Parts: sequence; C-alpha cells; structure tokens
Amino acid sequence: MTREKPAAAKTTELKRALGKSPTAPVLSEYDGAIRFYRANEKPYGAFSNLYPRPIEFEGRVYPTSEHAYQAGKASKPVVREWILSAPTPSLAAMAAHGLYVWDVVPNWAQIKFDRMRAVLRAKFEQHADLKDLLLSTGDARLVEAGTVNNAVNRLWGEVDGKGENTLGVMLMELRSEYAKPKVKRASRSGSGALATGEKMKSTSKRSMVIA
Ligand SMILES: Nc1nc(O)c(N)c(N[C@@H]2O[C@H](COP(=O)(O)O)[C@@H](O)[C@H]2O)n1
Repeated sequence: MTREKPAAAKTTELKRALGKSPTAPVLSEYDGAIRFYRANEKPYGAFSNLYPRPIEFEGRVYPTSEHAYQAGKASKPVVREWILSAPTPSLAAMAAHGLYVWDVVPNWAQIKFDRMRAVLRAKFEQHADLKDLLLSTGDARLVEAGTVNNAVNRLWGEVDGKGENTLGVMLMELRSEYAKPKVKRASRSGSGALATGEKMKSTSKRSMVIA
C-alpha cells in the first residue's frame, strides 16, 4: 500500500526538483499555505521578524521587529542595550537567548506573546506596503517554516509541518482585523443626528455605520 506524503514533504520535494532552496517561500500547490522564514526571500520574507524595517515601539526606534521584541526580555537597561548592540537581528535573538534568569524580566514566558502581538501591530501599521502584502495573502495559511528542528522554531513556526506556528497565527489574526470593514458608532449628538422631522428607521438606539 502506498502512503500519501504530507503536504510539507511534497512541497520540499517539489522545491528540490525545481532547484529551489527548501525554505524558498511558495504558495504551495498542495495546501495553499504561504511559508516564509529567511528575511531575504521575496516577497514573504518580509513577514519574518528578522526583516530589516525600522519599528517605533514604546517611544524608541528599533531596526527590526525582532530587536523591538527582544528588547522587552531584559530586566536591566544595561543588558537591554547589550542585546540591542548586536549587529544583526538573529544575533540580538541569540544574545537574548543566552541571558541568565536574573537578567530576564519576571513572567517573560507569559508576557512575551502580548509583546510580540504589539510589535507586529506596530510593524504593519507603520509600513503600508507590508500591510498590503499581508492583506494580499487573502485567507492563505501563513506559516513560519523553520529549517532547524528546535523548540524555538516549533513554537513560533513549524518544522516539517509540526509546531504551534505562533507567529503565523498572530499574522493571520492581524490580517483578519485589517480585512474587516471598520465599524464606527454613530454619535448621538454628532453628524449622525437625524434632521428635524426625519423618522428613525432602525429600532436600535445606537445605529452602526460602516467606515
Ligand atoms: N528567520 C528566522 N531565523 C531564526 O533563527 C529564528 N529563530 C526565527 N524566528 C524568530 O525568532 C524569534 C525567537 O523568539 P524567542 O527568543 O524564542 O522568544 C521569534 O521572533 C521568531 O519569529 N526566524
């Protein structure tokens, strides 16, 4: 009996046959997912936190979203500056991974997810082209497809189809939010007020308008 190969294995096989790197971003013809990892891969490498775009976050400008995220890990300013002095985002991450527990802010394991969400929001709100790229992916599954099988890659992404893909999920959540039409509440006394004699059609006291 021949077994059907998992989609990730088929994609890797196809890329090898085409002479592409196994991490090359593709819109997989097998499962429709968009996989990214290396920041220099076009176009979806821009979804990596290592992609070089300055982010203003909590009153400071960082060269990448990885720097903005990792800066939150250090409990002491001097250690934070040491992390941020790394010449590349991957070295900043490596420096942060090497911290002693007493140099890490309390509850980092819990608070880091909210920080990542906030950093990603800043990245896509401050760069319209990146927001457009995110929206252009429609409802495709976004996956940070790690190359090395380790706990970090399986938490933030997937390796060979296995992992929590936390970064991919956060990006998809942000994309859904941006894709939704903005709903504003009509003010009671503002421009949404009814003209004299006009009848309110809706039974609801507060009507909604689509921006
Ligand atoms: N492109 C790329 N290269 C790596 O080596 C990576 N580890 C990642 N993933 C990102 O690394 C960050 C790890 O966060 P923690 O320090 O483990 O909390 C995170 O931003 C991943 O998205 N990407």
